[in-house]
Amino acid sequence: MAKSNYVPLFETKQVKGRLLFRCIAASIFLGICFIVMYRVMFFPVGGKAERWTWIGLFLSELWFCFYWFLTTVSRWNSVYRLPYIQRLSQRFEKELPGIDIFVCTTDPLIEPPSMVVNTVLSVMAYDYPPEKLSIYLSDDGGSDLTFYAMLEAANFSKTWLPFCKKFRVEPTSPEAYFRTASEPLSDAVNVKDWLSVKKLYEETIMRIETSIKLNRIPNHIHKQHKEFREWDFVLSKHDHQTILQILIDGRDSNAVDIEGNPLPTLVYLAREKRPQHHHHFKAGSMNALIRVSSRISNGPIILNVDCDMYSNNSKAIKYSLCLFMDEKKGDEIAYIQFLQSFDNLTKNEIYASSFRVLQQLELHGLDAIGGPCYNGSGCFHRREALCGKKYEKNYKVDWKKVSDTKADESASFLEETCKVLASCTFEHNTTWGKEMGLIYGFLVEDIITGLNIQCKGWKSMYLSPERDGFLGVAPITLLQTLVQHKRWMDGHLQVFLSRYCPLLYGYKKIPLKLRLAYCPYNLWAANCLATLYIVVVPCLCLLKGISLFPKISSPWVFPFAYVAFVHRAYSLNEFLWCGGTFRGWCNDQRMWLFNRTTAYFFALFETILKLLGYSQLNFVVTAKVADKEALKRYDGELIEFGATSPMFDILATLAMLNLFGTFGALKKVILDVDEDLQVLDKFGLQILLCFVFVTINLPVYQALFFRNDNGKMPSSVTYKSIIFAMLACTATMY
Ligand SMILES: O=c1ccn([C@@H]2O[C@H](COP(=O)(O)OP(=O)(O)O[C@H]3O[C@H](CO)[C@@H](O)[C@H](O)[C@H]3O)[C@@H](O)[C@H]2O)c(=O)[nH]1
Ligand SMILES: [Mn+2]
Repeated sequence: MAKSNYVPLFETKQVKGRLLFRCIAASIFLGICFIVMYRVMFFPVGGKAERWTWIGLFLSELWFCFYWFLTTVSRWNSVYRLPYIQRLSQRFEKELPGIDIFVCTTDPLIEPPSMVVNTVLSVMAYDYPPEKLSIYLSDDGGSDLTFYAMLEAANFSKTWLPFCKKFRVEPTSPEAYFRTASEPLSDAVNVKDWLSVKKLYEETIMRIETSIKLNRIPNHIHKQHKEFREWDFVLSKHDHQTILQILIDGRDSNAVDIEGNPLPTLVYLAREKRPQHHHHFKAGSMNALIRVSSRISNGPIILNVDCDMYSNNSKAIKYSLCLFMDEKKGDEIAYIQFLQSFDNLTKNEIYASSFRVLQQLELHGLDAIGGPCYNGSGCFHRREALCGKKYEKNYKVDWKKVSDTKADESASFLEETCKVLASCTFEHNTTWGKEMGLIYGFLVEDIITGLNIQCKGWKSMYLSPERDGFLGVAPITLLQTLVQHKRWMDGHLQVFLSRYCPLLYGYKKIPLKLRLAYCPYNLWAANCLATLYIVVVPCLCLLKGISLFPKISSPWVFPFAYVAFVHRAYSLNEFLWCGGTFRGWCNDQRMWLFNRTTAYFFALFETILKLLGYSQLNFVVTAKVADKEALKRYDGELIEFGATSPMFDILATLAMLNLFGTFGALKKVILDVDEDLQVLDKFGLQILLCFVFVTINLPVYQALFFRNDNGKMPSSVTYKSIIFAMLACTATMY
């Protein structure tokens, strides 16, 4: 195509409202300067305790300022991308590249195969030529139950794909579709058709769920498929040979749906596992998939989704290709991350799991300065970049050439010869996990891999189409949420303290702004110290009578009030702008506190232990299921405690501490007759701070003292927290 009549496949637009953001940021900065001045000028000359608590508070405040600066850098600019599918179709209809889709699952008990099947079906039904689609499931659980579910999926896809086309189904996950859609009323034939597919789906899921309940494959099915014999050699989840099955061979002319259209390729892989070899969690399974797929379909673009994240927008592949295939800007893109949304959020999101502002604002900010991070699920990769290729100037892809690279051996031959690619020893003495594929040794393999790719000169981009590209499952209980956060924060801090630390590793490779923008995430865990200080010390000082903030009557109160108020008000505004509710924002603030005082604290500890060699990498997979009652409470937006965990001990103790602090202060004001309001004047801000924490903790008190359901705080936690908090108060007062 001639350069002169080049029409871009996508456009980049600036996010509006940046000027307001910058003005507010500047005013907050001014406020911070005054706070620092106050801390220096009014440094207490009196007692030792006064001095040290002052220094501690000052350090915490400096930390928060530094952190605020980092987040401000990443938001300074913000862009979004607007793809034009029409133009893509006109220009490239014949040359569309092959797409390999990787779905990862690891445990049939906490990641139900019926869910995996829905995810797989949803990506099989993309609006894309089926002969160019290949779907690979990595089953790290090595479970015949998951394999059986995939057999059922392969079978049901023959009906589901034509059905999706006929009724323009969206989303293409049958579970999600039938949950929300109602039957088409227009004509009788259609209704019959629609209902029969629904019934077929329900029967399929029923069979899968029965096998799960029995915890084995029913005999008659076992006999039908010789593939199950593979499981005779499986010793356990951690000890088995590679199992590789091409369930649908897209090249086979007999692989057609009920209307005779070709089907996408579908492959099941359980890589070899042996107890003496580390399997590197999801990174290991992705790398095995990269190699196996390179022999079977070798699509130049790879999409990665977790088993709990179904495709919600059948145009997503085409959207991403608009970016990859753009003649001017496409060749430098290594990966395109989609916004991640969640399917099971309640209106006010008690666990703040949607990451609304991060997803809808911050990642757009990163996109403006070099590219978003790779967030694991819902991400399209250029195979070459994922395999370690460096970006070279003037690198150009000839889509015509790469679009036709399928193997021509038979399926059974491929199955046999590819097994070795997924064996435990294949990676020995290679650069897999270091330079090639996803990087090993980190709990956030996605982030580190994305960063490494960017450091090789590639760009990444972010897409957030109006209709969400992917919908996942957010944790359903508080403990699950905290454990997930702990893993992430642990992983991030590990990145920061490793040789991959963005500040150093990215030097001269990625823009300074992008290096700084990675830091707020990397340093998430480090927030816990300053947060714990702010939660504990001002409250104890209140009981002891040490004043840490300016008097209410002094003008110095103004910068504190201004920074706190404007910063939070702006955050609320952002949250609402991103489609959240006021109560959702309050919950978000609560989770901010909960996470920083518990999960982040533990993450910090783990990371340090790991650095010292006392602890090992442990990927705790998030459960995607919960019992019925817990689910009901989740839907009613009641926080689920109901378990013993040191995290809850800390949460409850801190809540009690602030309650005692507030009571103590009230006693002073009311009972000790504060006539000329001296106490209020001197301790006003401190009392207010305690009071804010008490308000945030209201659901904790409720769970400690007033709830009767199974989600309440266990009584042992109640006793412990009261004792600990009383001890702390007594120790400070005397
Ligand atoms: O040994 C393992 C462990 C996990 N997984 C898969 O990894 C995915 C993510 O696990 P999950 O417990 O759901 O973690 P999340 O915290 O929800 O996942 C986010 O964070 C992870 C890093 O912490 C990334 O790996 C994920 O892609 C990202 O979506 C799931 O599909 C698992 O089946 C494996 O394949 N093998
Ligand atoms: Mn997940």
